[in-house]
Amino acid sequence: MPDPTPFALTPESAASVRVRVLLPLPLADAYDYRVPTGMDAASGDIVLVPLGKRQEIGVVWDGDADPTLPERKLRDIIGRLDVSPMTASLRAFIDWVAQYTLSPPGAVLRMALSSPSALEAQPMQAGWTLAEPPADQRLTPARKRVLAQLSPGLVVGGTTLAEVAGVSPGVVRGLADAGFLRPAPLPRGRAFARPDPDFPGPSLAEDQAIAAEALRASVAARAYGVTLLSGVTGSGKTEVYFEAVAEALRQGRQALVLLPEIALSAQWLDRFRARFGVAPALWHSELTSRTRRVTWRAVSEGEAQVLVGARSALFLPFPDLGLIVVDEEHETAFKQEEGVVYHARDMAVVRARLAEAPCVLVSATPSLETRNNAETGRYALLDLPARHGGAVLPEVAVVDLRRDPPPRGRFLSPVLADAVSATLARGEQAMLFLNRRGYAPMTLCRSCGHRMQCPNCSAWLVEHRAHKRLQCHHCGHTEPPPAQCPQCAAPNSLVPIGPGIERVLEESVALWPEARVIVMASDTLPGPAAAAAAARAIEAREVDLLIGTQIMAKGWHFPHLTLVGVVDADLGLAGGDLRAAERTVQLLHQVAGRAGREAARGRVLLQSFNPDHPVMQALVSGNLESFMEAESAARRPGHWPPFGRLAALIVSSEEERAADRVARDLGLAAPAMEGVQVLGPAPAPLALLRGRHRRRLLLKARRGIAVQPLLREWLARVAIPASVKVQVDVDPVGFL
Ligand SMILES: Nc1ncnc2c1ncn2[C@@H]1O[C@H](COP(=O)(O)OP(=O)(O)OP(=O)(O)O)[C@@H](O)[C@H]1O
Ligand SMILES: [Zn+2]
Repeated sequence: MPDPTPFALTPESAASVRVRVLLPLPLADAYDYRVPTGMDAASGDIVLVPLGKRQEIGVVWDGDADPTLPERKLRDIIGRLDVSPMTASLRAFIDWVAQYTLSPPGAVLRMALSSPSALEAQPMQAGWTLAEPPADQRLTPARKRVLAQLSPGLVVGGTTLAEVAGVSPGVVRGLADAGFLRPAPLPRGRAFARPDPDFPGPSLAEDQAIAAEALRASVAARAYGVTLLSGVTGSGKTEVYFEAVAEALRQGRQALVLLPEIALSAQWLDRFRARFGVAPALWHSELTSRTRRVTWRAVSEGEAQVLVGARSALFLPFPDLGLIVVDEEHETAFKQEEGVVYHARDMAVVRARLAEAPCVLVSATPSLETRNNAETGRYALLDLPARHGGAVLPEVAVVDLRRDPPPRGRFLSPVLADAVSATLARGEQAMLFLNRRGYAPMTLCRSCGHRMQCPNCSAWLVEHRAHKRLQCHHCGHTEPPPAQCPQCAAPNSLVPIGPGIERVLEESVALWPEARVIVMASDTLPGPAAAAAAARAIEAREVDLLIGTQIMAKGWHFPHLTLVGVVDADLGLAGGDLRAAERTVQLLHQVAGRAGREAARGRVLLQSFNPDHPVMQALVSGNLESFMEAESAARRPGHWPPFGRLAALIVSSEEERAADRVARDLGLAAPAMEGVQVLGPAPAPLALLRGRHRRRLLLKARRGIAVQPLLREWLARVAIPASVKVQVDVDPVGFL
């Protein structure tokens, strides 16, 4: 870097060193700053800079500062922080995500600097070490004992030193005051123990070993590449990709494993410990700020070698990433819908490419996107066709609710209820699955037909009887159930419509009063500890009947669970969006996969009004392959993903007219070109959300057309007032 020349006469001609600094704020671009004389500032350095009257932490960014900017407009960098610089690959990733999602780069950077306290000077633990011995050598026996504990260079904490020498802490302090000891930083203990790749784990079956070897080789090659690891539920995919993690450890590199619901990963963590001897580092939204700080630092210093986390873990500062695994890659939980709208599975592939590391996508029910990439050879494919240890896949049958309806006001048909009774009688566990929290999804007035609706959203209020509240699942609004209809004032006329899991619980308690029941939903199991305790209780057979939502669907391995009953298999098909069928198959296949994972064969009963629906047929036959092929064939001609690209614009405003105006203007300014189609504007299915009126437009483009430039030009053609927000969602997953 050139030195600022001291001979420059005018500020304009001074060759001051200037750099671009990206700030973690939603600004359009990086800002230019001057590097003061005597300071080095290289790309990636984390620095403190003035911004207005404030100080901000930023990162020296790539690219040249504007040389024409007058000196007087430049401000000096205040200082450099004592943190490992951000790697070029993470910087490139941030730029990539920003440009792909049309987000300000600073908004993406913010996710990478997600633990501000980790960037500050870390509190130093002080200890004592030998100083130059002073001339005065007359020492008390106590003082001599203390000095005898220390050899040159050794640093020991004061309390420990006093303890081992058998003296009072005052003696140590006295020695320090007299100049015999000087303070020194204590060597910091490792925050995360080193996982042992050679810890004796389970020995792999033949097909597992073959897949594991292929993954190991891809890690050893230290090159980018994506592998889809598919295989039936319970085939041991986790054990297999652990071998890839082990290889990354042997290479001395870091591994990142993304799980869709990290707070529910108690069993996964147990298995990690069983394979590697210690727990991995964790990253999710429920960590304390102290743990976030320690973890962020440990990742940036390479000390946390294996990190398992939610999607935001992609933005951690790994200096030497050797592997990324995305488990349950088909999960929509990987899509972040707010702020920077991105899909963590897709971005994991990008992060791996920029880090020149392999990426492994894992699923028993891969998404159509990933399947397509495997079919066209962009991704390698490894498949485990059988369950581990001779366990067979469960037998799946549909309970035709038209023929075998539940009794009036009930939701479990006699066929399902009998199956549960028989399972419990055998001393095995059963699960009732319904992807709906609360007691009832709708409350209706019997006299006037009024439905209880959220004041802020176009959504029904869900009754949570246990809490005696009506609740909106979109904005969190709650109110007590009214005594009379707010519309017609008829007393006692409000009735619950449809089931939620609380209602299934009520019915179950009436049917099986002796059974020990556990309810598993995000609101009944808040946080990792509660989920872990529930899992232990189920493993220990302290539970007979499990009632749960989608948090029960994936990953769990309960050896004694042999019956899964799906209370409403049609539920996910109602929305009718692009992926409704695909998602329903994936979810229900995952749920079904919880049954019969060990000795006893599992059975799955799907309650449905549409037994002939292709989704039910696929689940019954177990032939997901042909279902996905049919699905794929249906999407191809219309250029729907994965055969074309989608991007959604969601226009929202507290003022309905403003939202409509901008939506209409966007509709009029829509790009017109071959291979591109714009649908809408139309009111979003959630036309009102958190008090904001929402309109949607959907851009569909043929594969090979880059949608970002189109979107940028399109947005630039329309004036968007401050009261209106236009959110861009590239590759939308949800259509609400
Ligand atoms: N080689 C092995 N030796 C011993 N146990 C194994 C082996 N392979 C798998 N298992 C055990 O079999 C069970 C199922 O394996 P695992 O959970 O990895 O399957 P999976 O394919 O990830 O399943 P799912 O897709 O349902 O999550 C686990 O309890 C696992 O520990
Ligand atoms: Zn609401």
